[in-house]
Amino acid sequence: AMAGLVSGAASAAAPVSAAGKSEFVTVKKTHFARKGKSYYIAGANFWYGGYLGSPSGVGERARLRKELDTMKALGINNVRVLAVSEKTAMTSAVRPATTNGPGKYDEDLLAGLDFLVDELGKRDMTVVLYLNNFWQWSGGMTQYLNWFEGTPAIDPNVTKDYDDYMAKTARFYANKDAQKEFRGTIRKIVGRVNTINGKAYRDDPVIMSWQLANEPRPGNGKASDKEKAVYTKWIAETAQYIHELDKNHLVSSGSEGLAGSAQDAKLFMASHSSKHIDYLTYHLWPKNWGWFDSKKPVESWDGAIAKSRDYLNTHIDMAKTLGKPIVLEEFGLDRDGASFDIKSGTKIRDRFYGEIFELIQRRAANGEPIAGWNFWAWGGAGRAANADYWWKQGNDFMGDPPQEEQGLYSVFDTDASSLALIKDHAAKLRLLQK
Ligand SMILES: O=C1NC[C@H](CO)[C@@H](O)[C@@H]1O
Repeated sequence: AMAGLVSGAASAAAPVSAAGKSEFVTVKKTHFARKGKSYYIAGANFWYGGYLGSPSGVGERARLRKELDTMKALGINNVRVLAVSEKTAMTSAVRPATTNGPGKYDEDLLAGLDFLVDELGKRDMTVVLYLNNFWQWSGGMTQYLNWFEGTPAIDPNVTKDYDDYMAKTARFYANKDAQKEFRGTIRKIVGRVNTINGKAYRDDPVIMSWQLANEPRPGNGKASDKEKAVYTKWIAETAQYIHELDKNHLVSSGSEGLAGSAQDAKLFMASHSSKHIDYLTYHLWPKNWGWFDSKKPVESWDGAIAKSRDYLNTHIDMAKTLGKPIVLEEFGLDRDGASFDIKSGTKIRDRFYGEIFELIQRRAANGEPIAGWNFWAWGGAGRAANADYWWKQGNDFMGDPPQEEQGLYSVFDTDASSLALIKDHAAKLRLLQK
């Protein structure tokens, strides 16, 4: 088998397993390979994993170890994690941040990422690291524009105007100073040497891929051809830049798919056809996108699940056309009665998860290019601290970032039916690895 042939370029430094098979996750046609076998992602979103790993301040290393043990026991083999945050005045953003201004990094927080990566290696788990955020909850692109445009970072929780937010935030891609700073941050993270185990990130197969950003969008739903061209160019050039720094790892965009491409299939295909984008990603948010009304779950279920199935299938078909693997790396639904309370039920969410797992399992078992899933998001032992369910500095981290109610989409360690479902389907995916 052509094991070890990494899309992009093979590397002399690529560690191989005893059987001489690349330890890195690689792409072979429309599938992932790892250690000589096909590899499927049964993953969790765990944006705050690096925060828990910090040696001081917000770090909770005992909790992190326990969360990873719990996930491992469920058969979760991959986590998707925020690698970089930017300090910002916005209330909806996480504090502290790994970056306190252009080129000013918080080494304690970055050491948290080192600890996470090392602990994942001990559990034979892999990680997808996203290097930026189109949304405001980690500072992200709007904070870069505050630094380099001098415009205020925009919090859509305050302005309540997402169209305005998306159009302005997309100016990040063409802002030369912002891109120069972003590339400096890319070099800092991709070129990092793990302070826990001394391994260079670029040579560590625990990292599965570098992701340009969380949910990068070309602008809002009315994005112009010019904005679409700028976005497409940014993806290709930034992905190429990462591959130039790191010959071992895969690169993905972090796109939601059509919902993150102004519903323009041509744009999604064009912006992901670059040879520097190794695999495709998509996200599925029936409630956020107005397909599911959590106040009218029975009336809105049929429409929501039909649109969800269509979304799932359409993107697998586009992956076939592009000849690349695709991962459903985010999906979620809220708790029964649209409650944030950990004591509320998860019947509807479990049914939704089950439908998704089954559709993906069926098409993956058919050898189609769907390479797995990451649910959004791991709440584990995290608990909401305030009656209004909003996050405040010092509160537990959980699956819901600060811009959303703490409990909205989190899967907690007490959500037994959800965990059982995840465990069952992780095991089914694992059977496909040969
Ligand atoms: O990346 C994301 N997608 C959807 C999540 C839930 O709304 C959100 O918290 C996050 O910004």
